[in-house]
Amino acid sequence: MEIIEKAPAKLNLTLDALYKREDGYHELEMVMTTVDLADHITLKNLPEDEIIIRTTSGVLPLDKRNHAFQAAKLMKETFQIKKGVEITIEKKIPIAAGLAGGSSDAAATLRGLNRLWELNLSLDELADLGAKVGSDVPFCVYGGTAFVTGRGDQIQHIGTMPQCWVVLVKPRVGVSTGTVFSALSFEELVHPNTNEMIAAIQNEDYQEMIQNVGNVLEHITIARHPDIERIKYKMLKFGADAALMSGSGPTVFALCEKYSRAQRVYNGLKGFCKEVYLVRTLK
Ligand SMILES: C[C@@](CO)(OP(=O)(O)O)[C@H](O)COP(=O)(O)OP(=O)(O)OC[C@H]1O[C@@H](n2ccc(N)nc2=O)[C@H](O)[C@@H]1O
Ligand SMILES: Nc1ncnc2c1ncn2[C@@H]1O[C@H](COP(=O)(O)OP(=O)(O)O)[C@@H](O)[C@H]1O
Repeated sequence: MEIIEKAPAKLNLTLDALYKREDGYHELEMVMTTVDLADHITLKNLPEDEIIIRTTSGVLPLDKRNHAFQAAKLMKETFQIKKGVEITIEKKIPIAAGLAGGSSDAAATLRGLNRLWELNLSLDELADLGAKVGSDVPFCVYGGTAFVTGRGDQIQHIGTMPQCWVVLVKPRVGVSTGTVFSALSFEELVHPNTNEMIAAIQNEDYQEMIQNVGNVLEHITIARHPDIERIKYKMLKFGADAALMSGSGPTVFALCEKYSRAQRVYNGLKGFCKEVYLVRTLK
């Protein structure tokens, strides 16, 4: 038997940090949503007790450093599964980009193994397991649009965000999430209005939504990679309704209600950056 799971990328419509916790993580408030740029995870049982990772990406680790490997190992250990599994990752989401590609692969592996091994676990149970792999995994287990708190492990679903087009631009730089968080200073923070964002989504108010995007990590990554600021400027100049960095970066996304605008932003940015994607939000 073969199981295929879609692993979509996430965007942070808002990302706020409240304080640094005693465990070293930051207490966050985020509004997150999934978009239709996705990896595909194929799972197959193996007779031997082993986890084999295959991937279309030339740069991903194939061992225990891979988040999908970690998810499979956790499932095997927790439920004492003696079978092995082959995990094939068809990689479409840019890596180390602020789009949670690795976390989404881990989440898809948890959902897929739940089916393959007939464990009958709920999404809530899979999300609890996912938190052991990474902060973004619980949200990725559910997908959709959610208000996410804690270190990323508390998820409240907030309905469907107003549908729109999304242009993603991934500059050619890698960003370490831990390094970005360690440069965060609470004195200088301009907090996004998370409540307004949640209300905008619940009221399906696109205009309110685009006015309330915000990310407290953006200025930190921009200070190291000024191209992010240039990309945002170009997106707005080409007609985007809003432009923001996702997560710890460096990917920048533009929101556009009209497809024609999104195409203009896409074409305008294509000349400036190699990795540009035109996608939709997911229901
Ligand atoms: C910033 C966010 C926002 O969605 O996304 P990305 O930029 O990674 O996509 C996430 O919180 C990232 O989640 P994830 O990438 O799973 O983080 P983890 O592996 O758990 O943590 C990596 C490092 O980030 C820091 N970290 C992460 C989450 C958090 N709430 N506080 C933190 O301080 C810690 O230094 C930690 O060692
Ligand atoms: N399946 C995976 N897909 C992507 N990255 C992975 C995966 N497994 C491990 N990683 C590692 O996780 C790190 C973060 O990658 P990723 O999840 O794509 O980015 P981000 O946390 O910025 O959203 C990278 O250094 C990458 O090598």
